[in-house]
Amino acid sequence: MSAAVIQFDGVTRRFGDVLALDDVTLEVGAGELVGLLGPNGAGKTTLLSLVSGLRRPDSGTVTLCGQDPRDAAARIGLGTTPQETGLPDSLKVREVVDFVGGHYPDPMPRGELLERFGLEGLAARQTGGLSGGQKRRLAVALALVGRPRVVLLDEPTTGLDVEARHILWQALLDYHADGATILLTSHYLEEIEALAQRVVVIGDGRVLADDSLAAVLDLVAVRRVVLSAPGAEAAALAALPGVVGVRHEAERWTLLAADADRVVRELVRADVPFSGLEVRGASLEEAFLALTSAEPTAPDPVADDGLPLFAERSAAERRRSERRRAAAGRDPDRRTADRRQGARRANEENPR
Ligand SMILES: Nc1ncnc2c1ncn2[C@@H]1O[C@H](COP(=O)(O)OP(=O)(O)OP(=O)(O)O)[C@@H](O)[C@H]1O
Repeated sequence: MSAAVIQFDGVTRRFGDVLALDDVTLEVGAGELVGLLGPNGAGKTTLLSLVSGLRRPDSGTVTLCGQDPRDAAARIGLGTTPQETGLPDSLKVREVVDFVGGHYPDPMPRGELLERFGLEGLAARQTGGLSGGQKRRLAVALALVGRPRVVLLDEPTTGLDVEARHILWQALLDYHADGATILLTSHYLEEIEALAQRVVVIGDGRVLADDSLAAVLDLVAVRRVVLSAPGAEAAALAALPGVVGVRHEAERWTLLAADADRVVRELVRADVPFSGLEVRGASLEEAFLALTSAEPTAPDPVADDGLPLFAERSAAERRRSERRRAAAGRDPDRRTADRRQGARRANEENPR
């Protein structure tokens, strides 16, 4: 793997009672384009804020290019666009670009920057007169004006229409092809598919998966099998091979599984009387939740009310479970090492 540009080693960060990051170990190598995927509140923004030196970890270490990100010198080669940005309404686009570019020794020429983001016709427009999508493109463009070698983007295309999103994706792919390291968060699987070669899935402050795009797509490819089965029991359904989640709502059962056909075969084999079968793709949120609660060795206990399931377990419960597995001979650190190895493999398969 190339030298680590961003490194997290056993990083924990709390906000009061909220454990925003829980013992995160992660490396991003030079030239990687890594997507951070996870549901609301997973810890993605917190992770980026530690890389950009806005916050410090409670424990563990974060380095940016081998240095503490809170040192200004470490951030000289960093460009970032937070989730929410404000632009001075009365300044023209060219004035904003020149102002920000003026802080860097070798800024990207204004014309080139605006062209990359499809904003070339808008240099003389006051930023207050830009559409929401144009403002967002300008905000992301400003992250690149200083020609940073490391770019952090928090949900870069949220709220953009399809065309604006594609322009922005292309601008980022081109910039990455020039050699930059990019770490971005997204709620859109489509965005991660379009951009990332490596995907880190975060849930409840922990790294749930860190692998090549293809491997993570497999992990989140969850299907939803919906059926009526009066008299069926949640525990029995949850125990069917391949089922990773069960929900009972409005007299209908929803079973989450990677292989819907297998679930149907298992229902028949177990002689569960059912009707009104529907198979649908699960939402990304459901896939995350199934992944969050996935226990490779033992199925989760199902709550008495039949509404257990995914993501219902607290971080403390998961830690207890991890300790149990460790006591039973499975070393949780080993999984971190496995994840790192997965990332390294992905990198070797996609050399830059
Ligand atoms: N300044 C803060 N004060 C209190 N709690 C915070 C603060 N910042 C983040 N949190 C909490 O930490 C957890 C992680 O938040 P974070 O913003 O990192 O998640 P996220 O994955 O970026 O979510 P989203 O996708 O919604 O932006 C959440 O429970 C959030 O409420």
